[in-house]
Amino acid sequence: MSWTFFHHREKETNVNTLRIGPPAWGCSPRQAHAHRYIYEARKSWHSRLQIRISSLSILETYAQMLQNMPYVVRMLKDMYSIPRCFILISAYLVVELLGALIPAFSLWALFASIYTARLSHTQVETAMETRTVDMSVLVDVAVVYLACTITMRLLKYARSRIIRPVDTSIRRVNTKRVFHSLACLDVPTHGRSRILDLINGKLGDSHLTLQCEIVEMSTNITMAVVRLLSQLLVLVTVLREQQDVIIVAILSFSQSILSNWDGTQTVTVRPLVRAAKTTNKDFSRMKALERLVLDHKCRKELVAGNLGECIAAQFCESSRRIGDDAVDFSEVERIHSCLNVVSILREMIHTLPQVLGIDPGVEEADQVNQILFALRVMQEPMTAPLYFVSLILMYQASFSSTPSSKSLFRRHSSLAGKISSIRAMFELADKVRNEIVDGTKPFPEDKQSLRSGISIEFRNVTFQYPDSEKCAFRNVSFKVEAGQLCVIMGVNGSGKSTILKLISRLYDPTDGTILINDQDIKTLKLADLRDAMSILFQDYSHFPVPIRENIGLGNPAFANDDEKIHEAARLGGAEEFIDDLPDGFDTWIDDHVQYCDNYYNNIGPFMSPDSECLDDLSLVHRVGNFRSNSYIPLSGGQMQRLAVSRTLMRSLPTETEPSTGMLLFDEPSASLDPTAEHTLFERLQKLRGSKTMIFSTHRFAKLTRHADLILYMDGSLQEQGTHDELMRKGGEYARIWNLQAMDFL
Ligand SMILES: Nc1ncnc2c1ncn2[C@@H]1O[C@H](COP(=O)(O)OP(=O)(O)OP(=O)(O)O)[C@@H](O)[C@H]1O
Repeated sequence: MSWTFFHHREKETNVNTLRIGPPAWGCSPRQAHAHRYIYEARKSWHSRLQIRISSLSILETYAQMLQNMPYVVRMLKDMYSIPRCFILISAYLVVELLGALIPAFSLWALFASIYTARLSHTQVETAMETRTVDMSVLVDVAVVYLACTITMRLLKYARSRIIRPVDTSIRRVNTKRVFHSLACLDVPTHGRSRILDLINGKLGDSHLTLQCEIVEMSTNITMAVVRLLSQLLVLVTVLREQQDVIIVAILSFSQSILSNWDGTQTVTVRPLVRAAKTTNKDFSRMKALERLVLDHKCRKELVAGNLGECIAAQFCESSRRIGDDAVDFSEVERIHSCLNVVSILREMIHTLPQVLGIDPGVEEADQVNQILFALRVMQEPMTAPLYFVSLILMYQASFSSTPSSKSLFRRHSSLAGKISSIRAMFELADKVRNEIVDGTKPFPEDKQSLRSGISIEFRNVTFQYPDSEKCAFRNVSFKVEAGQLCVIMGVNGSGKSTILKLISRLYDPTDGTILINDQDIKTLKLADLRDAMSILFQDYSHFPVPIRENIGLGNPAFANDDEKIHEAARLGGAEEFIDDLPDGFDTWIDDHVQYCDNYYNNIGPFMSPDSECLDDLSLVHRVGNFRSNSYIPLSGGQMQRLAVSRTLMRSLPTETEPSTGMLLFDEPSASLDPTAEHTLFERLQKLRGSKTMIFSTHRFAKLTRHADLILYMDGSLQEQGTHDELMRKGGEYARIWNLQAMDFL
């Protein structure tokens, strides 16, 4: 099995192609037709951005952390209840502790090799006169350094291997908790800005679960302190005879900690695209379902189609089947980089000369230290080489591993952000309640009654969208009897689509009552109500899954029934063009980029990102030699046929039960050619039988003649009646009809 993973930096020529990745991203050449490309793009800030961090922000960060502590305790309790989690986290902490002590050990070992090779005055004199170097000391130093570097890498690798099973287990718990909650949110709740913020910061793009990130970040901060103290301890122990070196040590470390921070933080984010090929259907599906529950555009279909539970179950099943291979880009990259020989060598080539004193990093020595060095050389010339080496090592220690106040604050603020997110996650699972409250009455009591349709009545209904300043319509009343054909028409923005959204209870009326079969719609069980109707929205969305599933999800009960999917495609006029596609019903209809906003969320309170996105994937395709053979962009009309097919999937008759009692279509033929439109209306009439049908459409010539009720909307409901009645009245409907008829002639 071979696999490819690469990341590409825009506006840079270096493109790395790495052969890494778990089997989940496997790509067998024989299965070339089943490739699926997964992309991730990080937004960019093309210039360096300075963020001013006030002392109030610092205090706020700590206050925020303190406030959210109960959620951290809850998180730890949760983690403790996951089998093996406690042992693995303990192992992780041990590995981290070892990693934090290694720099101190390395420092001690380096000093030891230098001091054991302490030369007599005559030997030093000779060495200085002949300018020879004791090679054995250099070799000792290099060996110690190499051993420490390799050990650090191995520990880093061990760390990522240990954290991964913990992360996977937690991810499953999160999935149950968060994915399910998200999948079942209704439209107004999903659209609330707080939920959207939460969604943006959480599900999509982090390499680790929030819980693991919090453990990792807090361990990092603690270990930074351990590293600092252990190195100071070594310096004090080894250099206790050299008082002035200790003073320099303290100065250097504190200078490094305080590192002239002016209260600003500079952030540069380079655009980044990662891409991978995969043939693993479960992995592709998980990614697609994640996008589906996050995307507000798909929410209407998800809610009206009763798909929440079904999508959550599918996600859990895919996640279970993939098991530990369900990793993201960053994690693969991270694991790979630990044992990457090239990067180890690069690191050593960069720092070894400084350790060996070939490149002493003199530019980093400040004036105080230079003066101290000069004084020491004047007092005791023979100790100069040793003293010089001590200074270099100390500088190495202080500059390489002392966390600066800036980075400490950054780490704390990231940690505070993550802790807030964990709070939000718990709140999402526990407290976020759908705004549309479920009813308790089963609907209908007798399923067979659906065969003769459903009646709908609006009584003085007024509706205003959440966050909107004006009403979509006011005081609308009408009644559609069971089995009738109703056509809603009227001027743009008069509220036609909104009426259909209220019937499927995507929203509740601001005022007034809606009756379904003479019962208040709010008393009926939501799942039953939505099961009893098929609805096509004007602003429909497709799901980021293959065509087969896009249609199949129209009726989750038959989502795997190929025969029914083909029948729905035929009725919706989509079968022919789907069969012509190279991948047929397996064609994906999106080529999606996942944007990573996570980086911003860590520093959210201080900035508002105003950045460009990388939309053009052709470069990624070219560089990665990706041929997008399973993704084909469809035309507007083809998209609409697909949407109609998905809607009809729910209305297909079954042997035992009538499927739905009502069909709602909002401009179903807006993008269709005249022949396709004609055929669609013929098919819909046949399929309808004696069910209730409501159309919102401007293309009404044929339909309205046969309609039992026409609602003419103009700012609100202005006229209602049959075609003949409205024509007799001679109002706006009659005027438009005549205009259309003239056009037609
Ligand atoms: N999600 C929304 N949030 C806020 N306002 C909305 C939303 N959707 C629609 N509106 C507003 O509600 C009013 C009615 O919109 P609706 O889409 O029902 O009109 P329509 O009659 O179907 O229009 P068209 O003929 O253009 O399809 C419009 O003024 C519109 O701006």
